[in-house]
Amino acid sequence: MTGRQDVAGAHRIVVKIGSSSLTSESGRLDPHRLDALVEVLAALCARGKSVVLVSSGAVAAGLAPLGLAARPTELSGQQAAASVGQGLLMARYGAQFGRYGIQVGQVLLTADDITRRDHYHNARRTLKKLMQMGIVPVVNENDVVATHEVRFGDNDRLAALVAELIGADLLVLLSDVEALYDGDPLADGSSPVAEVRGPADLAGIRTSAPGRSGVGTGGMAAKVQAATTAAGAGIPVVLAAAWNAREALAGGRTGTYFHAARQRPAEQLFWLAHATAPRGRITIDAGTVQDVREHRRPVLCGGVTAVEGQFAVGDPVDLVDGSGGAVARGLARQAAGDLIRLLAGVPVTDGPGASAYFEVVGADDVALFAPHDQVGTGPA
Ligand SMILES: Nc1ncnc2c1ncn2[C@@H]1O[C@H](COP(=O)(O)OP(=O)(O)O)[C@@H](O)[C@H]1O
Ligand SMILES: N[C@@H](CCC(=O)OP(=O)(O)O)C(=O)O
Repeated sequence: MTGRQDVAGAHRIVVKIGSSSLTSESGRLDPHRLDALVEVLAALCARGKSVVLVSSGAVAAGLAPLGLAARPTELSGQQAAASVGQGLLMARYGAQFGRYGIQVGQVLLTADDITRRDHYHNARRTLKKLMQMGIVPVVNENDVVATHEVRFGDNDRLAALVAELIGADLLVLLSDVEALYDGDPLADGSSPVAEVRGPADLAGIRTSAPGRSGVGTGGMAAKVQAATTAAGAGIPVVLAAAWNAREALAGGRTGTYFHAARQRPAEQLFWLAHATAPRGRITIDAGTVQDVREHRRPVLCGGVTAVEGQFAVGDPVDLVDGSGGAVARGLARQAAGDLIRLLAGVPVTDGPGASAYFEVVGADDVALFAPHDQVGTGPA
């Protein structure tokens, strides 16, 4: 089990800052808040640490130049603000890191860049190269091309996936609240949660919508989900206030510390469970559920009862039980059309043995869901 004592020793660190921590009361970018963060991160770089910054704030930075009083509600307005704001945000980061002799590199990612395996490797290669060269990658969602269907929305999940992507040994989520509270942080009687060791410590914790002025998008629920994802991938997480960033990164007793799971799952399995969007659903019978869950056996054609979606060989699919409960995500070894034909008893001539024994999902290509995990509600 990891502990707060490991925070100060981390070498490869992903720091995420939310819009709410980069903006003033009016919801517009406050450059001084950005400068204060850069000062803290530059000190880490000076100590030889590799830092990846995931920064929100593009939409907020675009408000003033466009004469907008608040974050636009429609997507195209948000995209226009982000298009203007992202350049301004990077200019400020470039100038401020430059004061310490540090170069920054802009990395804009869409959900597709993480969910598609070839893009995932490409993004990883670029990030690693930037870090090798001593450049601080500044990551944001590529808001200008992200649509409602294909977007992270908040940057918390993106930060957790980037942390796994680069093999970080610490993820720090900075927000406008001191810690995760067990209820509304402004309500009487709510208290900060110092440590989360596992799902049991999250039982009964209430999270509400984003806070002040509505500049943030994900709220605390997105942060807890992201922290749980990263911790499950073996990466400890500190959730703290941006104004306590220095203390949080030094391992001080501030914010909420999420202990990492003892072991990192294999990278392929993490990607399957958290980064992919399923292309379909395969319903399996009770015996196959048991085979997959308890004996890590492959899914054979004979154990399949229903098929939904248009997936090809190699696409991610969700395996569900007879009542639609999520069992696992796996990579299909049969295309949807072929599988439907096999289930209908259409003879296949180009494979060995009886069709009931055809592998639908291989044993090594399966990431089991914990009982509380959410999976996509249907094929993409
Ligand atoms: N249980 C909770 N503990 C802490 N903060 C909470 C909780 N529930 C809701 N919040 C709200 O979540 C907000 C942070 O989310 P958000 O505004 O999306 O921040 P960011 O812009 O940093 O991503 C806080 O300002 C707080 O009001
Ligand atoms: N990509 C968006 C981030 C959206 C957002 O507000 O995220 P967050 O503050 O992390 O909840 C932007 O740069 O404006």
